[in-house]
Amino acid sequence: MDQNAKKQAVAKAAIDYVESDSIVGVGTGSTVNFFIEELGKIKHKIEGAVSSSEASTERLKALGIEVFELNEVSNLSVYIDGADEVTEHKHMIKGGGAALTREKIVAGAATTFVCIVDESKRVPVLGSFPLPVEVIPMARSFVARELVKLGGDPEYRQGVVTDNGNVILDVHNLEILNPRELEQKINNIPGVVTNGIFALRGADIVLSATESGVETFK
Ligand SMILES: O=C[C@H](O)[C@H](O)[C@H](O)COP(=O)(O)O
Repeated sequence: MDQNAKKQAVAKAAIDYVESDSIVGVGTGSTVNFFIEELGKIKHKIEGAVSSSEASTERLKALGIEVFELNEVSNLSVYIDGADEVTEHKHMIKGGGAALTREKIVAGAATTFVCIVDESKRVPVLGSFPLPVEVIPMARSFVARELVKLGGDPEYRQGVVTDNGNVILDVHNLEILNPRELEQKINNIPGVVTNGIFALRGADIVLSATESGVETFK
């Protein structure tokens, strides 16, 4: 089974967590793109979606799924999104597609976060995947120096502007042994919008596609 087949399998499995007549929180990325396809097949059963990126919004709308602003919605039962890395504690690194800030906001507004990955994303410790940090453009060099003080090796993601008009620093060589602490520390640097550690609000359920089927971690 290739990686795309695994992404498709886990996307199908995530449909079980979508409640009838609800508004679904939708993440961003190649795994979620398969989920959006699956959601299109049951669109008559849901009220619509809240999206975490312009890219996902476009895909949802193209399938005829109504997209609501988060400000219009008081109750989001589930948020479904991929990850770049996920641990057994359901802590994640996200933001490989630069959508981390809106993802963290929509995830924070949802009762249940279901993380959908293929098994290649599962790691014992976060940090092999360079940690994305969204930064206000004028603060880029200052934030980079502060990240070096924390032991990282930040690299400016050339040519990328986030949906919020900001830039991304990818921080290499971090071994993230205490993700909750580091998430807070990086978020406290002036000029940082958010960072891609999702540990203070991790996933509630991880669905992981393997050769032999989709495993569920709660
Ligand atoms: O900014 C992008 C998101 O955090 C994605 O959820 C993450 O990068 C995983 O994407 P993919 O499913 O394409 O590996």
